[in-house]
Amino acid sequence: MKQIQVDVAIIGAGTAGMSAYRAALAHTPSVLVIEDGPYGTTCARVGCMPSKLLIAAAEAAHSVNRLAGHAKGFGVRAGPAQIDGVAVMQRVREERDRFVGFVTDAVEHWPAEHRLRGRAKFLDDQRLQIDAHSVVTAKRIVIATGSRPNVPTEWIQTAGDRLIVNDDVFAWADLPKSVAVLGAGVIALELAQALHRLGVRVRLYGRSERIGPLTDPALQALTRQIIVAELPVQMSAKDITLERDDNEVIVRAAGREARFDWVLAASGRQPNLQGLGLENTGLPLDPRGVPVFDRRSGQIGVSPVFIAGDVNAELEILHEAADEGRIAGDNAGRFPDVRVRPRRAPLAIVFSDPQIMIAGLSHAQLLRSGVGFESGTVSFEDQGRSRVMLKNQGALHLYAERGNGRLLGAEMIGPAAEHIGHLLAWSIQRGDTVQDMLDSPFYHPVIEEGLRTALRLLQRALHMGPPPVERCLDCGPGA
Ligand SMILES: Cc1cc2nc3c(=O)[nH]c(=O)nc-3n(C[C@H](O)[C@H](O)[C@H](O)COP(=O)(O)OP(=O)(O)OC[C@H]3O[C@@H](n4cnc5c(N)ncnc54)[C@H](O)[C@@H]3O)c2cc1C
Ligand SMILES: NC(=O)c1ccc[n+]([C@@H]2O[C@H](COP(=O)([O-])OP(=O)(O)OC[C@H]3O[C@@H](n4cnc5c(N)ncnc54)[C@H](O)[C@@H]3O)[C@@H](O)[C@H]2O)c1
Repeated sequence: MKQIQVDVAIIGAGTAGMSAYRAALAHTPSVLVIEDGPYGTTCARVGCMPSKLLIAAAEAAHSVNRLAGHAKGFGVRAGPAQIDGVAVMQRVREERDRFVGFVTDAVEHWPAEHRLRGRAKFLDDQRLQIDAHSVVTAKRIVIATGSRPNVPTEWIQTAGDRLIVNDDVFAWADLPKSVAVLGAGVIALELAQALHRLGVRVRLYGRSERIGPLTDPALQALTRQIIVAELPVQMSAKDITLERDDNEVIVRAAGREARFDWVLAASGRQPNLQGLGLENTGLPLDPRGVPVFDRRSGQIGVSPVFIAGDVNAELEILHEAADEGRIAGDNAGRFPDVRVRPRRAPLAIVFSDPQIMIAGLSHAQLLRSGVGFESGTVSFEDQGRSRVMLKNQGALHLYAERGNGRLLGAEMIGPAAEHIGHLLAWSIQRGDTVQDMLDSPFYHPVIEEGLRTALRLLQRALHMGPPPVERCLDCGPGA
């Protein structure tokens, strides 16, 4: 058994682990990153990047089909999209491999003594067993082991190898004929809509009435309405059962049954903590078995062990994983001089069409917080630029604090939500009031004019400004 002694050991070479490595290295050259799986990160290999590549192909097919179904079109005609599934998947894989290549290159350029392959398991608070070949003794440790799909065992038992997760989709050589998507969260929505638009027969099964992450009841209802109008959806499917029949799976739910080539489990993710040997440590764990940590320092209790990324079961989002890695790596490097870092304003975006976003606190979080707040809303159905572009679907709800008008949060389904979400998250982080935002420039004609309408209505609801003028002239036509 090889014995290795280091200042800082990092478990996992994903986004969080790689950031932790760079941050720890600023304090000591004695850093070791232990990785069990392939290099390249979940985001680049089977997450953010390949999913967005598939969505980009789906958007191309959808624009052509929108013109083919010219009833509401621009007067520009095209035939129905011809989708070459092999070419679609080839581009997804090739571009994905290019992104993965950059990440892998970076890791492989690290000094060899900074990398160790194998599965890490805690023997005690400072010792890690790596497979059967090494024991690493580390003064400080960062846990950055990520998350994996959470799939009910009975689905695996009944559907066998016809049950897949997101990782499998991006390995396809061709698009399949049919896929049942089980779950109605972020991954389900993005992948089901993309596959549907690429001509795959898809049905999305949600176990409740909720689709996607929005918590404002009016926006959740609008999301359902918009998605159900395009995508075959079975909501309230509490009792999904699967039966394997040769190369197909029969999905039974809510008293109906249908056959599919594949069943894609998109039923949430769980932190990679199983088999990590946390029971061999004195680390404080919550009732789910997740280490109790300070989100501003990444520190677990008062120990020299830190946690970062999806594994902390907090925010399964790339930029948060990178930040957490940086914070945890820096603190592992400088321990015991642990520093706390303020965190960014929350921002989550779903790359569906229309896009969905939550900036700052969600409606549900605000209700739970007990803070007094008012709402200002806008529908994009009649919003000038959105109508011009035939993207006039959706709505934005803004929430600001009573008494001081500080913007606290926003939820939206609608055009350019990825960009509006950034504007709002940046304002929320700066502590802008509704008036600060109204004093900022709004060009004409742009989708952001819809944001201004919501801000004006919010200012009125807060009793902090003059009533907005209906169809104001300074707003420009259709603003
Ligand atoms: C389909 C999909 C789409 C997504 N799209 C987006 C998006 O558009 N935008 C966005 O912001 N986020 C997106 N995400 C989320 C984002 O990918 C994650 O938040 C991010 O990748 C988490 O990084 P991480 O470092 O925590 O984990 P990972 O990158 O998974 O790294 C963890 C590493 O630890 C290794 N490991 C685990 N256990 C051990 C062990 N015991 N010993 C050694 N090594 C171990 C694993 O092999 C892995 O390499 C998406 C996720 C998915 C699944
Ligand atoms: N655009 C992005 O930033 C992006 C994209 C994809 C994933 N992600 C990240 O990955 C995380 C995980 O995504 P996800 O979609 O796996 O989780 P999720 O929590 O968004 O959705 C899980 C869904 O599965 C359903 N579900 C759970 N158990 C079920 C069961 N037994 N039967 C039927 N349905 C069941 C839930 O009701 C929910 O609809 C997201 O929270 C997000 O942070 C981000």
